[in-house]
Amino acid sequence: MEKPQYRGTLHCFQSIVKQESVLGLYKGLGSPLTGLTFINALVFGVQGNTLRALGHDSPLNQFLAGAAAGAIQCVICCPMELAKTRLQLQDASPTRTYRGSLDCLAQIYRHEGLRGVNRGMVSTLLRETPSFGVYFLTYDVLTRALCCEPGDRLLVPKLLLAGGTSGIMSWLSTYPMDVVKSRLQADGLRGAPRYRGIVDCMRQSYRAEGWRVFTRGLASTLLRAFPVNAATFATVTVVLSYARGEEAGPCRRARLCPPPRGPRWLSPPACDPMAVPWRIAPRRPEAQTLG
Ligand SMILES: NC(=[NH2+])NCCC[C@H](N)C(=O)O
Repeated sequence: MEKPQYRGTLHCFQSIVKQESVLGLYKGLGSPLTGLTFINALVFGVQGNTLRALGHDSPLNQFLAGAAAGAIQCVICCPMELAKTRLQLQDASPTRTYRGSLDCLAQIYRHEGLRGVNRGMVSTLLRETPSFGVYFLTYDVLTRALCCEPGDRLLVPKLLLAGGTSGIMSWLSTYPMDVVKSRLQADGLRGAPRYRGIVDCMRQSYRAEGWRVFTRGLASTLLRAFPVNAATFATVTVVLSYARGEEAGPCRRARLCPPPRGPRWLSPPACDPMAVPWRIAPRRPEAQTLG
């Protein structure tokens, strides 16, 4: 912290490419590549079912359902980010400590047990629970405001805009805790551990660098957050709508046909606004497919 290695996002990007080639930008990729499939499946499944369990669709319930999903997915997210953080920070030398994500978690488990694999769990919960509430609430508000409806020619661009903005707002909402979580998960990688916990990490960081320390890396996080979450929400929305459309068909048929068996969030009636974790207004009779 006393002698920052990078002057900012662009300098960091240039330094990595110069020292480790473009491949240096993909260090630690295995961990999120493996974990995010399960994390996103868990997030959208838990959010949709929690929203229905809460009984009615309201901004508060959108937030609460998102927060529940954010908390539960920490079970995977925390160890996944621990491995990613350590692999991203380790030197690219032949004598590097970890050979990959699984080797990283296996070594941590051998040396520190389950507690070590879940290092940073509390800070991850403090970051993810409110941020996922903001994530889904923002998406709900924006898709309503943009009148996202099946058959709308601009549906996908609207979903991309709403999803990307939701990602930005969610990361802004708890970003300081992300800085703390990253420091706790990296602690001890180069020398003796220096933090005794979340509060101590916040206190030491603030004393060393002032309040700006809690915005470090924010630019690169936001640069990444928009496209990642635009793609996530648009893909989930379009894939679920086709999956649902094959089962329930247009809204008027859904009312005439008995509701499909199995978990309703998977193949709910097309016009059931409570059925999925995202907002699509009931089909208009003339709208046959999503635009
Ligand atoms: N910490 C958060 N802001 N979580 C909500 C967004 C999560 C999303 N999967 C992303 O990586 O951007």
